Amino acid sequence: MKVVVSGGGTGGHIYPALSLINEIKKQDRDAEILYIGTEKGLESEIIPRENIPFQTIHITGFKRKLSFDNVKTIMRFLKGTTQVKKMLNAFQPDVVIGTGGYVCGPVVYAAAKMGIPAVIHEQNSVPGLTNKFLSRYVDRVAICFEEAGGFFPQEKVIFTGNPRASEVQNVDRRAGQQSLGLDPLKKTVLIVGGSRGARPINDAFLSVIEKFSEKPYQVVYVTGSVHYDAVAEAIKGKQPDNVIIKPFIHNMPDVLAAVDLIVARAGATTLAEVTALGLPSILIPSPYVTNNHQEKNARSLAENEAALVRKEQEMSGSALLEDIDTILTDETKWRSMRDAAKELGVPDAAERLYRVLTEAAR
Ligand SMILES: CC(=O)N[C@H]1[C@@H](OP(=O)(O)OP(=O)(O)OC[C@H]2O[C@@H](n3ccc(=O)[nH]c3=O)[C@H](O)[C@@H]2O)O[C@H](CO)[C@@H](O)[C@@H]1O
Repeated sequence: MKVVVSGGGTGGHIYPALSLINEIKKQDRDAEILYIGTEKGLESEIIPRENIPFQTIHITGFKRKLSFDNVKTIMRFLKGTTQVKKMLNAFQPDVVIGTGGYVCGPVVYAAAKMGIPAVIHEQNSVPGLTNKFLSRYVDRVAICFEEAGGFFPQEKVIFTGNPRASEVQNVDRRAGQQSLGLDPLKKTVLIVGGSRGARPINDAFLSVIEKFSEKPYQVVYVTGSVHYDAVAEAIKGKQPDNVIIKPFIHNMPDVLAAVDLIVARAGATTLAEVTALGLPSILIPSPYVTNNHQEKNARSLAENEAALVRKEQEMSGSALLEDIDTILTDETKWRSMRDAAKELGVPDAAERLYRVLTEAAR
């Protein structure tokens, strides 16, 4: 099978695409893949690292407000579509899949217009503009939250879950511990602000960093690549021995297997990982996203008592510290959160999405 995969901007759209590609290769050794992204998105760093053929187009997202930029965006969309048609003509795929982000717009649209079977994968409980637009043209819309189904043509919707859930399964805890130099006898909390980092979480963390030295657990703190230098400068001379700071983690499945608690934004892909693993979490949804969708994502875990949800406006370093202590020192609470999270996981999501692709390709 020849598959064109597109998804871009942030890790939340790219890692599910990568997990799907791994599943395709597992099921079909002769499969050929072409990834279409943008130069500016994180995909231009992540995809070539994996030796996946990668081509780019130039495209920007729509502004929700009326603006002249939108006229330029439409021009780029049309130009992008023409560019993609040439790529598709040369590659001759059996099916095209978009996993979100505005780069998918011209890629999936061009495929549908050329009569190539097309699928989109929506990770969130509330879809973005691009996927709502594309749903009119594609053959199938794969979703991860039942609530998302209502936004799309009913006959096209199929629940698959997020393929990244499959990728984090059955990973050896020791690989993650060794990659970060963790003490295997201590519990570990991972603090991460989404694939691009989050300054408010960095600030809260920095305000209490010295207090971690008294704790019986260890901390892995991921700043986000753009914030790393500022954080490293701010902690000079006061970084406790049990706190490890990283700009970005490239082997997240290994690291997730090695941790006992995660403090994170509520991006849909992180939540798919957390539930597939049964990992207790403290979620601080980003209030800066479309339709406040991260809070809705997080709510589905909180309702099941799988996660504590804290609003960014109400979060402080000391409250964060107290939440971490509560979960890591109370074994009964930790276990009940773990079990509740696991109940929500869809560990076979990659295989389900692969099946949707092969059926569409036929
Ligand atoms: C600002 C924005 O629009 N955010 C969206 C983006 O989130 P964003 O990409 O930030 O967050 P997600 O939680 O969805 O995905 C992050 C992914 O990156 C990985 N990771 C993260 C940090 C790191 O150091 N290493 C690493 O590998 C995580 O394990 C995960 O696989 O896409 C999500 C899925 O559509 C949406 O829910 C989010 O609202």
